[in-house]
Amino acid sequence: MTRPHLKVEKNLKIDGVDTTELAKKHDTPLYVTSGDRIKQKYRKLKQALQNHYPKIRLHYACKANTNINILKILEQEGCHIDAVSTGEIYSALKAGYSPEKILYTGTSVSNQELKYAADKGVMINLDSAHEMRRLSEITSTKVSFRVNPGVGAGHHDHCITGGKESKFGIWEDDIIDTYKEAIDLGLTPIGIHMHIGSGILEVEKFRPAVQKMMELVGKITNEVDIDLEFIDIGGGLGIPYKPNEKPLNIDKFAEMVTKEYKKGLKQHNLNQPILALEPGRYLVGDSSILLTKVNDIKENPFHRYIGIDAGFNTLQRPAMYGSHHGVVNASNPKNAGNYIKNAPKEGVDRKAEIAGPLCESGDIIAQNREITAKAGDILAILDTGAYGYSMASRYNSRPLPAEILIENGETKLIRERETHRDLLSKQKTN
Ligand SMILES: Cc1ncc(COP(=O)(O)O)c(C=O)c1O
Ligand SMILES: N[C@@H](CCCC[NH3+])C(=O)O
Repeated sequence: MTRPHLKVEKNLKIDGVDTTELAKKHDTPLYVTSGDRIKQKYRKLKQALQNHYPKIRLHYACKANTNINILKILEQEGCHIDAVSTGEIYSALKAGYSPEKILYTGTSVSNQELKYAADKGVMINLDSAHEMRRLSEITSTKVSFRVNPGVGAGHHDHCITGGKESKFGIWEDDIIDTYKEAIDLGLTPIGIHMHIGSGILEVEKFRPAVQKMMELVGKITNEVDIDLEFIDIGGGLGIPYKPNEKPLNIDKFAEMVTKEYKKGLKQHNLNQPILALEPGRYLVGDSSILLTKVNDIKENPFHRYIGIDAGFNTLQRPAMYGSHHGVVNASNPKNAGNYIKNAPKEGVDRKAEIAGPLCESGDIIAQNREITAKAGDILAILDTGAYGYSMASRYNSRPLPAEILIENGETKLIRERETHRDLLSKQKTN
């Protein structure tokens, strides 16, 4: 269990702050994030990699959580950014990242978007030869290429981004010709990139991809005659969501990746390019909880339902991927022991389905859970820092929730709750 910022006393606390008090003060649904936990994760990963290789660069994949306050925390730590859209470039610049620290990796992007990225001076990582040709008509600049290394992995089919079925990147067999053409077009290739998928918990799943990457780097250096400044092996580092899942062993991960990397450098007689990684989920996933109120309880011969005020409008992952998130009754955490260290672990008379407020049968946040609750209790949905708020919507005309950040012992509101008025804000009402 890797949630040291969560403790059970009388109620559930996050970094020492009573979650039920937060819910009372700010209402629910409410995302609450531990900034200190994000810093811990960043430092741990960076150090683990630097123990083996000095030139490490971490790009936070900010699609996981784009709140500007979280971007700022990682900027202060010295982190770089992986941006996937012009909106993410805009937010990262506003958060204080200098353009050189932003790597823009789009897919199916327009010329307008390419021009925006070029004008802002961020590094552009190209997803296809066609995109390269379109960029070369806009500007001559430094670029890198996303390669599909032929292998992928991930917690769900939708989250596998390498291999034959993936839409991303340039197929490995075409990569040499693409680098050659880039030079002919007046572009300056300085890097290579891959990202094989998301939510990977086994070190060995990354090995074939890193090996393939180093083989390609060798070919590019020899056949195209360029020295790459950086090699970016993407993100994908998973976190455990289920009680029986083991965390990715970061020290072993760092040891394996740097070993294969250095082996490749030596084999192909290369200098010391920067080794870049793009973690999203690993940095922010377990830093947040989503607080939600119990509205309604009902039973039928088949199920007990605990009806809460957060649905897949607030947290999409269970409905979209069948993802598991731990749920703890923050007001009465007597069954929290599966998820939080040293917490009590009492049995229940009947397991429950935790259901959201949307008019959709698939709006179930958690199934078959050992949890008891009564109306008015506050539940905490765990590990919602990555792809939680960033994938939330206003479906069923439910305004987006508020967000709280706790950092250095200070609690602050970092996003106001939307109101009904916000639902109409861009609509023509007359
Ligand atoms: C290009 C790129 N880099 C990094 C990531 C981060 O993924 P994760 O949150 O799994 O680390 C993603 C998302 O899958 C991505 O598309
Ligand atoms: N949205 C996915 C991760 C996708 C990462 C982006 N390619 C999730 O919640 O697990």
